[in-house]
Amino acid sequence: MAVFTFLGPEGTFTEAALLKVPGAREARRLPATNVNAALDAVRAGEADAAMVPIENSVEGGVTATLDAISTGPELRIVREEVIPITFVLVARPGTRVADVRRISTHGHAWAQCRGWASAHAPDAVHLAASSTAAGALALLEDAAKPGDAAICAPIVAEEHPELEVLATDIGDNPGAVTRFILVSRPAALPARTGADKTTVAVPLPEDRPGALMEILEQFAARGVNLSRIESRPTGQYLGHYFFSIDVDGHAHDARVADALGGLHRISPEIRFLGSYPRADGARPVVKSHVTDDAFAAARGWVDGILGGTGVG
Ligand SMILES: O=C(O)C(=O)C[C@]1(C(=O)O)C=C[C@@H](O)C=C1
Repeated sequence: MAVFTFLGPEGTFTEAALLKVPGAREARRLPATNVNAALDAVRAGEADAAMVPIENSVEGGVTATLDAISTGPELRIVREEVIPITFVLVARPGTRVADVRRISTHGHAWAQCRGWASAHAPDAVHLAASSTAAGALALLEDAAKPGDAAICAPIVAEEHPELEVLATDIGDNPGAVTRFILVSRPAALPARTGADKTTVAVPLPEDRPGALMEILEQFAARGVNLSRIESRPTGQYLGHYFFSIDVDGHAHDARVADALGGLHRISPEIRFLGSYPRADGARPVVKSHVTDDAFAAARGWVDGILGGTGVG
C-alpha cells in the first residue's frame, strides 16, 4: 500500500490537497510536523511521496519548501494541486472576538488575514504555528489560555465541535489559492501530457556579469514561457543566490530539453526538480520554430552536414 506524508496534522490545507490525489484516500497517510520532516520521510524511504505547500497567490513562495527541495538528497515533483483557501477564526466556546488576544496560525495564513485581524481584533498578536490545524488543535490543550484563538480551515471546526467558530471567511483576498506539490524520490518522469510544468533550481554563477540575462535567454531563444521565478539565498554566504524557476513544458519537449542543456552549460550545479502535469491543464502556445518537429528537422540538417552529405 502506498504511503503518503503531508504537512499535518489532519485538517491542514495540505491534507486537503493530498486527498485530491487518486488513491490517497485509501492509502496510509502520515502527518508530518513540518515540511522538512515530510521531505526527509520520503528521502528515508518511510513514505513514497510527500504533499507540501509551495506557493500562495497572496503571500508568494513557501520558502521552507523552495529551499528544502533544492538542497540535500535529490527529490522530484510528480504532481501539483491548487486549492482555494478560506479561513475561519476559532476559539474555545464562550470566547468573543473582542476578547481575543493571541491568534495562533501558520505564517502564510496570518499574512492572508492580517487586514481582518487589525480591523476586528486589533489587540491580538500572532503566535506562529507549524500549520493552521496545529494552531487550532493547540486550543484544546490544557496550556490554552482565555483570549487564545486560531485561524484555520473550516474543516477543522467541522471535525472538532469543541471549537467555536467566531468568524468565517476572514481572508483579506477572496479567491486566494495555494499551490501544493507532490514530491517523491527520483524515478521515471511522469508522462508528457502537453500541459506540463518543469521546475529547476539554478544557482546564479558568480563573477559573471549578465548571468541572469544569459539564463533567461535560454528560455526566450526557445520560446519557453516561465510561470514563476524567484530568487533565494543559498545560505552559504551573503550575496549567493539560486533561482527557483517553473517553466511551461516537459523535459521531453525538445525546446525545454534544449533550454535545460543551455542552463547546464551556464550553471553546472543546476538541479532538475521534475516535469509534471499542470493542475489547470492549460496548454502553452508553441511557436512553429520551436516545436519538436522543428528541432528534429534542425538536428537532421546538422547531422547531414556532419555526415558529409551537406544536404538538410
Ligand atoms: O497550515 C496549513 O494548513 C497548510 O497547509 C500550510 C499553508 C501554507 O503553507 O501556505 C497552506 C495554505 C494556506 O495558504 C496556509 C498555510
